[in-house]
Amino acid sequence: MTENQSFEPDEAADRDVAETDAAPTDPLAAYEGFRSGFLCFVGRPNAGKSTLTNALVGEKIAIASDKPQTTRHAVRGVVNRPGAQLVVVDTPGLHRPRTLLGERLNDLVRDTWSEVDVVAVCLPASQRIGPGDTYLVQQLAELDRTPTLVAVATKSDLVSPERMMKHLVAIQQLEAELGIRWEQIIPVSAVTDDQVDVVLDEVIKLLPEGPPLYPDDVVTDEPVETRIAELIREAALAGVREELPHSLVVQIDEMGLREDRPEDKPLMDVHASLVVERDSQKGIVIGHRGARLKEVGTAARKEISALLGMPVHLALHVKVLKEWQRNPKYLNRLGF
Ligand SMILES: Nc1nc2c(ncn2[C@@H]2O[C@H](COP(=O)(O)OP(=O)(O)OP(=O)(O)O)[C@@H](O)[C@H]2O)c(=O)[nH]1
Repeated sequence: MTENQSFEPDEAADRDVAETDAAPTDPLAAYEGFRSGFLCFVGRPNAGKSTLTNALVGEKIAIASDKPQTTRHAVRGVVNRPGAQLVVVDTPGLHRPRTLLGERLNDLVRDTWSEVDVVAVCLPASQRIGPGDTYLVQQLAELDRTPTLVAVATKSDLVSPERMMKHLVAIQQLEAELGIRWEQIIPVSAVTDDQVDVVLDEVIKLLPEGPPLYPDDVVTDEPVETRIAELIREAALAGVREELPHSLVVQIDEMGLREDRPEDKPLMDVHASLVVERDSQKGIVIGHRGARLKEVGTAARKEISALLGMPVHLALHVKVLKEWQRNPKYLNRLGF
């Protein structure tokens, strides 16, 4: 290397420094100390994952229901705080697969786990820790890349302080039993909004440093059609019998602004199908002389109007796709 050659890069470096001084060119410099990343709640069915996600995000994004396994999509909610952005991913509960749908859902869960920064395991205080919970935590421990783990003792409003203490001790004992480490163990009630902010603060502390992942006005990146379908499904599941939740899926067939409306009085037309697996289920969804379907429509229309910020005309149809959960063609068509 000649002297001349070694001199050139230095000259270039000097010029860079001078330009940087004049006008900062590193867009990330503004985010020094900023934290951002992904959080996923896991837990047995009904552990309170969706309710906690909604409480954190502050807007209804994941549907909550008292029927197990109502969550089918990886719904993301974005929480913005000064100096931090947390993206919450909601997954279905992991369970023993009995159908092709079950297998695909389990794959989705594991994929999500290996991609997020923090996994918060929801362990409802109202129930003892059981084989279902230990199985889940074991699955997490066995992933190639174990995410940072936090334990959340959900539904704290349902138990006495004594019971909560015992629950927290049992949660701690899982560390030695399963060879894992909880970064935090936090009691919370999403229903009475007790300690939801603590969950948020503690999880944010565990995120890596980095700039925001989404613009700060985004609440969820779920397409609006998916959210509307979920609202309809939630309305249809309210108060129905055990067998239906797994068999019901909602498809948006068509959606658009009604033409010939004054600009300040828009109306959204939504045509949706409630898809079930059997004729008998069709009867349940429709109800006596259509009474039940009408109720579902009224309830869902209210929620969709709130979501879109305009009046909605909702037309619901009920379709039977025989045994759709076991049929790859139907699963693909329904987006699974
Ligand atoms: N009392 C009380 N009930 C809760 C709390 N969180 C959730 N629940 C109730 O528990 C039930 C299940 O809650 P979800 O949030 O749907 O549970 P999940 O874990 O998302 O359920 P899956 O989608 O089946 O996996 C619902 O009836 C909720 O209202 C809580 O903090 N306190």
